[in-house]
Amino acid sequence: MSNEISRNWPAPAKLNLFLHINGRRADGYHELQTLFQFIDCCDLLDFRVTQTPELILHSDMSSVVADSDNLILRAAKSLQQATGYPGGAEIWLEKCLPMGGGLGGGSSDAATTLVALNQLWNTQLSNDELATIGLKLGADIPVFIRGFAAFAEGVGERLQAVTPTEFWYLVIAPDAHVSTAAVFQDPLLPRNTPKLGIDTLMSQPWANDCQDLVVSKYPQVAKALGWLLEYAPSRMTGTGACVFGEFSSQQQALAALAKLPSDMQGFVAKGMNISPLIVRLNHP
Ligand SMILES: C[C@](O)(CO)[C@H](O)COP(=O)(O)OP(=O)(O)OC[C@H]1O[C@@H](n2ccc(N)nc2=O)[C@H](O)[C@@H]1O
Ligand SMILES: Nc1ncnc2c1ncn2[C@@H]1O[C@H](COP(=O)(O)OP(=O)(O)OP(=O)(O)O)[C@@H](O)[C@H]1O
Repeated sequence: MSNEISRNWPAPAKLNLFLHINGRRADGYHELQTLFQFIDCCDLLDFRVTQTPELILHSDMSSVVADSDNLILRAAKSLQQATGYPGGAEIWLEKCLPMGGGLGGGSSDAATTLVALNQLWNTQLSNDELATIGLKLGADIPVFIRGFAAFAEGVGERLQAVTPTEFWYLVIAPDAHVSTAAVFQDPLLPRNTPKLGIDTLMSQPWANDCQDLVVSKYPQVAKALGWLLEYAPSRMTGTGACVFGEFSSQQQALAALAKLPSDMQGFVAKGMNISPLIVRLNHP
């Protein structure tokens, strides 16, 4: 067995180009209709396969998230348990994505871990099997495993490939941590958007049902979105706090970024209908 480190596995962020909440299930989870697209802004993971079963994570995250809660180690453990693989792994994480921002970084780290270790351990699970394992850890993990831009229903696990325009985005990460669970528990969250067919949804103006609630509770999100709307059609992703504006060229997005007030953090990224993870898997 090779002792080499397999480097630079990307875990990209996602944007919810629209997000509708259609109802609440008996288990408390919400029925959604949402459109996922990846962006070329990624965490990076390295892996070394070990003969012994320990799973070790090297990152600067351990002061923020305990190892036992880290989705990377939970994903690796789930794959060990599902396959009976006797070895383990040492994993290095370079965390670039803002946490708890609606960009899905934790879910993407977990998906990249499942896809990479399935290849490096040669455990040969199908994408369907990996997505089933992933879904138990988080509603957004299946889309990152499949790696194509998708219209999603259910809690986000029923996916249909789509090819929305790959805009350039200016993403602003307000200095606020918005808890996904708290947004979904809020009595003021609208939960009754009618379910619509994919053709109608793709052609009508896009919106996020969580946005008004989050904007009303977090002045930093309101400020970022208000600023961005002066430059481009803009919305919130997921349950926030990040907001994004869409531009038809990199130059236009960078020109807006150059004007960003110094008390806000932002970056420019390209929309991608095929995830950088799939590109890496097919062209190591
Ligand atoms: C809102 C989205 O970001 C859209 O992409 C995701 O659906 C959230 O996905 P996630 O962060 O992976 O969420 P999870 O870790 O599965 O769930 C966090 C919490 O959000 C709530 N939750 C999440 C997804 C969903 N469809 N309904 C929910 O009610 C649940 O209270 C859950 O305890
Ligand atoms: N590897 C990880 N990276 C980031 N967060 C992690 C990780 N493992 C566990 N977490 C936990 O998951 C929470 C959500 O992280 P994440 O960055 O995915 O949020 P998000 O961008 O709001 O995602 P979503 O859009 O799926 O709600 C974090 O606040 C953290 O407590």
